Amino acid sequence: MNDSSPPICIIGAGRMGEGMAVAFSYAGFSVTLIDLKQRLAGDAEIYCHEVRSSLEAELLSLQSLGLLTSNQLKRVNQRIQICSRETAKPHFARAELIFEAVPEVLDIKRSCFAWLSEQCSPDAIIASTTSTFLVTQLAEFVSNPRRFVNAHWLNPAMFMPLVEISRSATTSEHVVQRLSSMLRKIGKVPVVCAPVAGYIVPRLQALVMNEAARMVEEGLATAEEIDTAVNVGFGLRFSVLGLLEFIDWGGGDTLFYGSKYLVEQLSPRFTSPSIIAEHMHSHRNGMRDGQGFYNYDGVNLSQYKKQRLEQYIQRLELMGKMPVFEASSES
Ligand SMILES: NC(=O)C1=CN([C@@H]2O[C@H](COP(=O)(O)OP(=O)(O)OC[C@H]3O[C@@H](n4cnc5c(N)ncnc54)[C@H](O)[C@@H]3O)[C@@H](O)[C@H]2O)C=CC1
Ligand SMILES: O=C(O)[C@@H](O)C(=O)[C@H](O)[C@@H](O)CO
Repeated sequence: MNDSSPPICIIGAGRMGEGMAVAFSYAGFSVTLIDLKQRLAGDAEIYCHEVRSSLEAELLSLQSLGLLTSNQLKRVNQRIQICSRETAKPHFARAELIFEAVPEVLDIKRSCFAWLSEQCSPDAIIASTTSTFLVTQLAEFVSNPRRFVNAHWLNPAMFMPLVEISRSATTSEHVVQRLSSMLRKIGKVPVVCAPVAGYIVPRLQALVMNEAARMVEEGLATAEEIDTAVNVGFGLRFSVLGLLEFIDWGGGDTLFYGSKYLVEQLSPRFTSPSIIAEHMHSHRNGMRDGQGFYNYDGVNLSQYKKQRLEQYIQRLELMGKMPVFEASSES
C-alpha cells in the first residue's frame, strides 16, 4: 500500500489494463503498466504517452464525479508507471502479482506468457484477464503453472466489484488465497469457479443478451422496451436476489412448469436442467419446502424477507421509483 510494497504489474495497457491499473492505484497500490506489443523505434514511447493521456482523462473523469480531489488525482497518477517491453525487466524484480490483459488472441497470450516466464520470478503470481480461454489451456504457456490462475474482471474494471477467479487443478491454494486477499483489499469481490468456458457471468449474460437480441429480431418489442424491462424488472430484482435464491422464492416447481410451456411454445433451449426435476421429486422446491438451492432450517423467514425488501427499497429510492402512497389522490 505504500512505496515499499511490491508493485502490481499489468501487461497490456488497453481498456482492461488501464482500468485495473486505476483500480489498484486508487486504492493506494503502486502499479506498473507494461505495453508488450513489439513496436518500431520511437513508437513505443509515443504509445506510452498516449496511454498516460488516456489514464489522465480517466482520472479527470473520476475527479468530475467527485471521487478524487486534484491532489489525490496527482497521487493516483504518480503511482502508475508506464513502460514498454524493452524497459520492463527491472519492474518485475519485486513484483509478486502480475495481471495479463493482452488481446483475446491465443497466439498473443502464448507469446506473452513465454516472455513473462523469462522476466519474472518463478513464484510471482500470474493472473490472466481472459474472457474466454480456459485456465487449463493458458497454464500450459507458463513456467511453474502452480502460480497461474484466471482472474476475469468485468468492464468497467474500476467500478465492477466482481472478479471471477478460475483455477486449474494445478493452481496452488496459496495463489487463490493471496490473489483473493489482494482483490478484497481494493474492494473487489472474488468468486472462484472451476475451469469452464464463460466463467459464471459471461455464460449467464451470453444467454440473456442473445435472447434480448432475438426478441428484437422477432419483432416482439423494441430495444428500448426490452432494456426498460431489464432496468426496472430483471436487473433490479437480480441486483438484490441471486438467480438461485429467486428460484427458491418463486419455487423450483414453478420454473419447471413454466419452462415446459416455453419449450412447447418457443424452443427446446428453455428446457430446465435435471436438477430442477430432482429437487421437485425430493420436495426441495425452495422456501416453502424449507429447502431448495438453499437450506432454510432455522432461518427466520419473515426477518430474511424483510432484509431483502429493505434492499429493494434502497434501490427504488435511488431510481426514483418508490410506490407513492395514495397516488390516486394526487392531481
Ligand atoms: N473489453 C472488455 O470489456 C473485457 C475484456 N476482457 C479481457 O481482457 C483482455 C484485454 O482486453 P482489452 O483490454 O479489451 O484489450 P485492448 O485491445 O483494449 O488492449 C490490449 C492491449 O494489448 C496491446 N496489444 C495489441 N496487440 C498486441 C500484441 N500482439 N502483443 C502484445 N500486446 C498487444 C494493445 O496495444 C493494448 O495495450 C482480453 O483477454 C479480454 O478478453 C475481460 C473483461 C472485459
Ligand atoms: O462482462 C464483462 O465485462 C466481460 O465478460 C465482457 O463483457 C466480455 O469480455 C465482452 O466484452 C467480450 O465481448
